[in-house]
Amino acid sequence: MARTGYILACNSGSSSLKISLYRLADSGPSLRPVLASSISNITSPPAQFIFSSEDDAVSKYSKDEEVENISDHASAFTHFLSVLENDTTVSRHDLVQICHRVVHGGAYSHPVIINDKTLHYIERLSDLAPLHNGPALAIIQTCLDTIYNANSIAFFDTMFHHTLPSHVRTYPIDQKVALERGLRKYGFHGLSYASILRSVAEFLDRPESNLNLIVLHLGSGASICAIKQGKSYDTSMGLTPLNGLPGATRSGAVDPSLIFHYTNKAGKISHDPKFASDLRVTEAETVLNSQSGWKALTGTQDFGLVSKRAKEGSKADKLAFDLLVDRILGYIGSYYVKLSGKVDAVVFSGGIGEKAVDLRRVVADNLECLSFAPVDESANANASSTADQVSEIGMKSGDGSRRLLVCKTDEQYEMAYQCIRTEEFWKEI
Ligand SMILES: Nc1ncnc2c1ncn2[C@@H]1O[C@H](COP(=O)(O)OP(=O)(O)O)[C@@H](O)[C@H]1O
Ligand SMILES: CC(=O)OP(=O)(O)O
Ligand SMILES: [Mg+2]
Repeated sequence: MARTGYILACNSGSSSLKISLYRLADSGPSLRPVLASSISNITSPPAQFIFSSEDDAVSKYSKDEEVENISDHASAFTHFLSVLENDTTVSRHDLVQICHRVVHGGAYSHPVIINDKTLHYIERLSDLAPLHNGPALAIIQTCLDTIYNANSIAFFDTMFHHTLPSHVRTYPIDQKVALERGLRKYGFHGLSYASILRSVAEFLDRPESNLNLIVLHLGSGASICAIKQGKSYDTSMGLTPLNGLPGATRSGAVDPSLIFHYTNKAGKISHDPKFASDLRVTEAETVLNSQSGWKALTGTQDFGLVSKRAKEGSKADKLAFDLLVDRILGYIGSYYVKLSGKVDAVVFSGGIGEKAVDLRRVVADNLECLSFAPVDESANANASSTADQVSEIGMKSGDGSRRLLVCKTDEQYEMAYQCIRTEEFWKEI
């Protein structure tokens, strides 16, 4: 079957929408990046719209502007489609596959083509990822309504973590209830971890199945994953993306009783307009998912700003910075022991991991006691601006010290990569 045309990959994060377009070459499974767009600050307007097409096949064009009328992921996607069609030579009808990052996939361990059955299943999971599944579904619906020639395919953050051992993914609660309701650790950011694992294996010239890594995905939502012999062995997010590390608006792990002392309405259904009216999101979940994290501690959701102000002496920002370092070190220590000290590298990624020079330095300084290489100051500074997919930020000592790496994650490419390798998606094309 012919594999030509364009693949669009949409990554709905909690605060951003990242979209990449790839062109397919029929000769073997190869993907050529054609254009990329990112819409950030969707939840703290005005949204920032960035669009850049570099390929000769479409007109060369770039944009970087604030857009007032983007208020959610659906309007961000519609804005992208109008720029695509007005300012490049590609039309929505040239698309053959549309890959959608859907954060919660429940029992699905593989990507699925969207049809009535799969759509309904994903809709039912929306309560378990209130900041994510709804926005992704709104974009999927626009595709189903207005783009007729392309499959919409859901790729789940949870897929990568289907290898979690049962003693790691099980919560110590009544197992009958747990089984009936699917109450277990699922883990998230899995497309990112799959992308990072492949890039790091290439960089180190080692097979994935031979690698033990501790990977930090630090973005608006932040998590850590212990990868043992190329498979997810433990990760810090849980049943929902709320657990583990704090994030832009998320508390991360707190004593579960805390919320009942914070508000006496914890169990009431929230009427926060941020969540679709058909979602059953409680006041407790609203407080911990969207009124906590950096926003609660410092007033901004932007960790770049937190970092800068912490350096300038702001106490609130310094507290947020130190708190994140503390939680990260807690997980690294735990995963180091869980991996029996056999750790090839600690890898920083996500918007914060890829750009926050100071945070990387402070975390890395604390890892020297575990035989990690000391930080190379200039390599660490350069890692935030280099075009390289993976960079080494530890000193090269030749004494077998454990490595410190920064990796640019690419969830959109990961979806397109998996898409062209899955035979069933191409059957009726
Ligand atoms: N120079 C920087 N230093 C620290 N954090 C940064 C810097 N630039 C961007 N960030 C942070 O990266 C985060 C966004 O990460 P990203 O992975 O793109 O998010 P999302 O979860 O929306 O996909 C934001 O909190 C942003 O403030
Ligand atoms: C799962 C998750 O938290 O994703 P993001 O960081 O993109 O919001
Ligand atoms: Mg993200």
